[in-house]
Amino acid sequence: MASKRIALITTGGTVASHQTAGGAVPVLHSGELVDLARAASDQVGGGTRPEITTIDLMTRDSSALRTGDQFIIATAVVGALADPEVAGVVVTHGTDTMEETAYLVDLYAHDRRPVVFTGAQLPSDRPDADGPANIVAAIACALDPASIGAGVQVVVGGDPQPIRGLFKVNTEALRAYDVVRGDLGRPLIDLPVPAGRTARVDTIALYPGVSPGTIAAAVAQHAAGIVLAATGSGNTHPDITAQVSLAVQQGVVVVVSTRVPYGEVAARYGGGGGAVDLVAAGAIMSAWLRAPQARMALIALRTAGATRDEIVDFFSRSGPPSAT
Ligand SMILES: NC(=O)C[C@H](N)C(=O)O
Repeated sequence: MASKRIALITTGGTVASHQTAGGAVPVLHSGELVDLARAASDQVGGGTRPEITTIDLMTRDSSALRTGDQFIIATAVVGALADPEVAGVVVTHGTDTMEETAYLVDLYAHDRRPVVFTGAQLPSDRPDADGPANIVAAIACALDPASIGAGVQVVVGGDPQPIRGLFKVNTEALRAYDVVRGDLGRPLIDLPVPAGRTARVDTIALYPGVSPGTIAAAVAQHAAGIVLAATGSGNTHPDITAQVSLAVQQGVVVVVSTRVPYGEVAARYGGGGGAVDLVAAGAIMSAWLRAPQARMALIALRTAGATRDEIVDFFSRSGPPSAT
């Protein structure tokens, strides 16, 4: 009979939070979260009670994570999957940056067994807390044969969603996320999760009047990569393009995403600051991955020493099947 064992990795977030006079803070550990989920449903695991192995990794608000913490979580997921008895992994995580950490895990967890991230929008000591039901649903998702080979999925307030292209769309609704589109490719980085220092990549938001000096500052602080959350379909001011050109000449990899939730980023506009000009300056288009996930990918790629061509290839294969 197939294993029913689930590895539950807890990292903090609202799902583990209690309300205090100083605001909600994560306090619960994995055993308490399992108890809450079991109390919420005797149906954990779709009618059978799976064996749950708990891993207390951290108790942090996800907005306070560092990049190193996100790699620690990725390492823990890969480590949990090293146990052949584990049928799937569930990670509880704050919703503010779940789209980043879960995407990072998707890059490294090559195993076909399900990995499901879940969290909550309401602290666990509220009577209407959504966390326990989300954990129940995430465990069911991790045990569902349909999840095998599906890549990392997210279960928060509804049906499972694919991690690629996912972003937070609501600060308070129980259904916190949407996806830019549901069929994005998964170009795997065929390397172990790095143990040491990872490359620094900065995200820079672009807007009318943004100082070109923000890019120079990132270069001066030794960024290995810069992700631009550009306007529209990947456009900006000509002064920014000039700084991008200088950054690229100094070996910094610049990737263009957008601050817009939906639609493709593409080289359509010129005029000195258009995406056509950014590409001419040496920037790489992230057609579909938005800035938070593009940044995770660029950190992984730069840490692995990927060449510019490999990075271009990665982003082109991160699109829908028709584009690959
Ligand atoms: N709903 C949440 O989990 C938000 C919280 N600030 C976090 O990301 O940890």
